[in-house]
Amino acid sequence: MDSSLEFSSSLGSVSSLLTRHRTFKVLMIGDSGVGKTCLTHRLCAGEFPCRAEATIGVDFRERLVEIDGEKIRLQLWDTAGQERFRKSMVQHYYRNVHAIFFVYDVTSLTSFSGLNSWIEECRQNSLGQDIPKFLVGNKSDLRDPSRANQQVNQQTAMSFAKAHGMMCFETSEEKVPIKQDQIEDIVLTVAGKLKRHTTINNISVCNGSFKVTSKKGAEKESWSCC
Ligand SMILES: Nc1nc2c(ncn2[C@@H]2O[C@H](COP(=O)(O)OP(=O)(O)OP(=O)(O)O)[C@@H](O)[C@H]2O)c(=O)[nH]1
Repeated sequence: MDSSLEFSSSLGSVSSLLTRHRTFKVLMIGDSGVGKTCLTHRLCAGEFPCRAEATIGVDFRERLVEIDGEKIRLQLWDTAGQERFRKSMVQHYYRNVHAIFFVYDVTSLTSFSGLNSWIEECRQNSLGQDIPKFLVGNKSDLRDPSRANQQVNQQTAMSFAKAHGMMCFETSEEKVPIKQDQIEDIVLTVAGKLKRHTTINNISVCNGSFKVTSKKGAEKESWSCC
């Protein structure tokens, strides 16, 4: 009797597992103030937060996306850029990550050169070489042609992305509808890449989410601006 109860309850949990959406953990990293929190809000809710304050530790936002008839859940981890708010939490950020956004501010050369230390942090935390990586140049609405040599140009960003096997985008807070369409394109691109990057055979369930174990080469780099 006990064992049949046990059997039916385990069948129940298997069926609930099968109907659950696959969840992908996407990490947002980059210097403090580059706009990770605003970008995370926009990717998930389609709008900017009323106020953005320095992130302490980490914030989470989720977005359900349908790709080729399958709903997948993107779980965006918006991490603190300031060292004093990261500290002991760093190892937790990098556990079971499926994709990563490297965010910089196009008007700040320092935030762009700072990406090297974020890449180094990924390496120190054993982040797989094969996971999809995205380079995002934010605040493109603040580009000033008269100060071009103090800003990050798109060519430089594309070369950096190519060298590190990343896809790259530019984003801004302009609120015109066409810009939001392009934000949606980023969401679909990321979700599509994650879905293609994994098959049911090379994903293992891990703490209620899925751990990617595939080894697929980086795709051709692309550039998108919004
Ligand atoms: N003009 C402009 N300002 C932006 C944009 N994105 C963010 N900001 C502003 O930049 C400031 C910092 O934005 P956050 O999203 O808090 O930056 P963060 O990278 O999350 O910072 P930390 O939490 O300290 O790591 C805020 O005042 C935002 O309003 C953008 O695309 N354009």
